[in-house]
Amino acid sequence: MADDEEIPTLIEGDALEEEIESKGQPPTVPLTIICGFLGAGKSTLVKRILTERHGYRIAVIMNEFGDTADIEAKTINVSSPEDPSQQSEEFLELANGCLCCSIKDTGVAAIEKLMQRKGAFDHILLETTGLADPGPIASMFWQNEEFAMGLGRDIHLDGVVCVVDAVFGRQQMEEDHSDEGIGESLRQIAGSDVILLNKVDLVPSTQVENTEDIIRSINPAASIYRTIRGQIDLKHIMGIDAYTSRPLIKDLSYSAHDHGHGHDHSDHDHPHPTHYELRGISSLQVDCPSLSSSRHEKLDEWIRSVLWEQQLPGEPSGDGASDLIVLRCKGMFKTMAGRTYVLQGVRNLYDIMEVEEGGEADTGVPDMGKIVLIGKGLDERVRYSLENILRN
Ligand SMILES: Nc1nc2c(ncn2[C@@H]2O[C@H](COP(=O)(O)OP(=O)(O)OP(=O)(O)O)[C@@H](O)[C@H]2O)c(=O)[nH]1
Repeated sequence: MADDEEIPTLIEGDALEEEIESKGQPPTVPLTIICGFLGAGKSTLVKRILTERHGYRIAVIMNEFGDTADIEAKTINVSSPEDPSQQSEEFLELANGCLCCSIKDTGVAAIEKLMQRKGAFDHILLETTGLADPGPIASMFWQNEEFAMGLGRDIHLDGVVCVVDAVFGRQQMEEDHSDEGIGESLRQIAGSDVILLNKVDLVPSTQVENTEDIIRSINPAASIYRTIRGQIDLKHIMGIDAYTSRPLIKDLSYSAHDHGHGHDHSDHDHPHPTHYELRGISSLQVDCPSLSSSRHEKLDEWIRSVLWEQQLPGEPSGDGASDLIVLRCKGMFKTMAGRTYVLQGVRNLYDIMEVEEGGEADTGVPDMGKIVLIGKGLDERVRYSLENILRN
């Protein structure tokens, strides 16, 4: 760990009591979902985190499954901060090896069991299978009533990290087929907050840049880091608070192409269009001026219509409606009353939160806001409809 001080510190003893007093409730344990292409390096990353001496007690829920997709057990490892090589292990039998399908029951049960050891760890990593779509998994842990009433009292979704194979990533994305037009590798990139382009030791830098451009074209809002064997400063993947307002404002305040690649991209002259297409998946970025209260309400209605009905407001439902799918949305904007809001959405779940005035997140918010949608069917018709709501 290069810089321990930047990792959120473990809250214990007096600090914990102070936090409970100030917020009226105990802090929740952050949960990071790790997804990524088959063989991209997810387990290498997780194993490295579990054995690194970082001072944090991290629980990992690992989906160990072989070629037969026959899971024998789900392993929960809890690393010891004093001696990372000492890991206590618990095995929970899983009825179904596929976390994506089984998480609602067995996955949550696994975490519930884990939470009985609350205080035994500071962070949970959930490693999904190479074929998992992180969207449904993330929505299990965010803006979900059942979750809020239960596990949400103990844990919160910190972020979704995707490991992409620098050798085969491009090919995997280009060959990504599915009946609906968005296969798993594209869904993984679309639904992630941080992307690790791993195995960069095996390919020339031009190939790395090329793959990075494709990733950015699918998800311009994610941070991208190049890694070898998952070597990454943990502050970039843990404690990122991707579902609160602070990092969102930081990310969206950047120019479209400057997303923390760990190197300066500003001199590169490759084009950065704001609307991309790759096998039907695209992103759409729209600037958002300060909104009157009626426009604010209309934006909310527009988002409800698009996320819940897959339909642009005012357009008749018809054949084209199912073409519109939003996998992820993010945004920030100001109102004419001087308030700042952030938008967060995963599939059909979304939240528009007001940023605390004068708080940490309130600093550095530009007057011109931004709405970013990632999904399918986000064409000029959608742009026009959204701009119309925001401006006319
Ligand atoms: N050269 C090189 N090899 C790597 C790197 N990262 C991982 N590997 C190797 O790639 C192989 C696959 O890595 P894993 O960590 O098992 O990949 P995974 O994503 O967990 O794989 P699945 O669970 O099958 O999807 C292993 O043999 C790793 O040692 C890297 O950055 N460079």
